[in-house]
Amino acid sequence: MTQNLHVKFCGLRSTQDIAAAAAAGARYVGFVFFEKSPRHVTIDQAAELAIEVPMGLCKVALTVNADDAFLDALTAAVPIDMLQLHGKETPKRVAEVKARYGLPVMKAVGVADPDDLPQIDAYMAVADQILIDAKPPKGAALPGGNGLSFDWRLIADRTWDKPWMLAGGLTPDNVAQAARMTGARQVDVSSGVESAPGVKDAGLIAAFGNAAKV
Ligand SMILES: O=C(O)c1ccccc1NCC(=O)[C@H](O)[C@H](O)COP(=O)(O)O
Repeated sequence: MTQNLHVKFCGLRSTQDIAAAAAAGARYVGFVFFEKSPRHVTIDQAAELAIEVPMGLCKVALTVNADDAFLDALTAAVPIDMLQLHGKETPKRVAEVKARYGLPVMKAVGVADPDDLPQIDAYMAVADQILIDAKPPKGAALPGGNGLSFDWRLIADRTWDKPWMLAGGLTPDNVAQAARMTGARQVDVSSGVESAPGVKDAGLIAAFGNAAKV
């Protein structure tokens, strides 16, 4: 029996990207609000794109160390369903954001070695979901979306009682193995379905959706 992984396609920037993600069976679509990213969208662009997202698909807004003024403007203009915090937000800040906006919050935690794992537990206590991602290399321009994997064996025998997603360097070719090794039921992809940084490829999106039917 197939039990499809729940897929989040992140960094979507066009109506074509959204259509391709929906056709590939996405559960989540992610919009990146980080000016240095090739996937950055403005609040106005996201408001237009959000209208194109089919009902039932979770619209995730990814922000990095955003302040209340930015989040106020974002949540007033874009009908998002979840906030993804992808910076150095503390557990206290995660709790504040959750309370202020009344939206589910997913906190990204970067993993490179065993010392990073306690962070997952700390954020599990306050966030609704955790995105377990590869830690960006020192000096990287982006805190995520770098197309790099971490050693999946680090979390191979771990379970958590809240939903979590695996991210970092996933592709149509490795997503099934990554899910088998880590036990992930949800996966997030950005670079692995792009033909160039910030340019999503409909064929790769379809291939990823198929590969996520495990
Ligand atoms: O994708 C970005 O450009 C980005 C910029 C700033 C913070 C986070 C960012 N991406 C985070 C994501 O959720 C990615 O989907 C995740 O890191 C996996 O990325 P990839 O390894 O490229 O699949």
